[in-house]
Amino acid sequence: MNTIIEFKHARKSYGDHVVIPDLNLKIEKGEFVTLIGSSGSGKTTILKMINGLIPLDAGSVYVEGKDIATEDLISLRRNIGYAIQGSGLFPHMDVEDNIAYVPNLLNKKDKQRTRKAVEKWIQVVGLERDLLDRYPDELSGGQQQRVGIARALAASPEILLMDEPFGAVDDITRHMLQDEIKRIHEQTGVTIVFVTHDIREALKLGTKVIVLEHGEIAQYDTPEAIQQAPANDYVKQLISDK
Ligand SMILES: Nc1ncnc2c1ncn2[C@@H]1O[C@H](COP(=O)(O)OP(=O)(O)OP(=O)(O)O)[C@@H](O)[C@H]1O
Repeated sequence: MNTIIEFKHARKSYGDHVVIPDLNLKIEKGEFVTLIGSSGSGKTTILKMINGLIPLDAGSVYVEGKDIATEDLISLRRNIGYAIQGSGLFPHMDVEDNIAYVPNLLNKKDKQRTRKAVEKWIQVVGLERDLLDRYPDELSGGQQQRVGIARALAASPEILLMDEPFGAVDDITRHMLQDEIKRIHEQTGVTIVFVTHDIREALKLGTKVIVLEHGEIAQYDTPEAIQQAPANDYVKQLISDK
């Protein structure tokens, strides 16, 4: 197996509140890892440690074998897509410019290439072409979320970080987006780390699921193994809510 993300003795506190005491974790290339745990257990903190948005107090995070503390964070982030709840779109840019943002930085002179990337990704996420010149506030929540995913993928990242991306949409849209992100993962082979509150979502999407309890890994396994043999009472309780 090919490790793409690794935490070694990673630690993070805010003042005297220790959020992540000592995290050791390996994520293999091509996995879809869902990260679940109660509110405040440290899920977002772990995600933001991967793209350097939250610096560690101690320990290291490696992406593709390189310690991110010694990497240029701008080029690191170009290789790591980031999609958050509510899409995080630039409100003053239309859909096309939002999706084209990173490809434009990368292919400065090659407008044609950027245009092709935009066309490809709107199709992949199931958006109509006639939405390209709308602004984010002229889209539904589900459409905004799709644009957010297209924007994150348009840079062709090796890794896609998703922080409760479907938290703000209705149930029907959420199920559609879940099916789409699963298909996109299968199609592209991108490594995904996906934070969720919803155990059904975690089990449906993940090739591996991490259950986090107070900043520590209670269990890290396939959805099948977690359901068959929950590691402790917390995991048992969580899957009984399914
Ligand atoms: N900038 C900050 N300053 C102080 N405390 C913080 C900061 N960011 C996060 N925390 C605290 O760290 C803990 C973990 O936060 P984190 O956002 O990682 O949790 P989470 O599992 O993603 O929670 P949720 O499911 O509610 O989004 C929480 O107790 C939170 O209040």
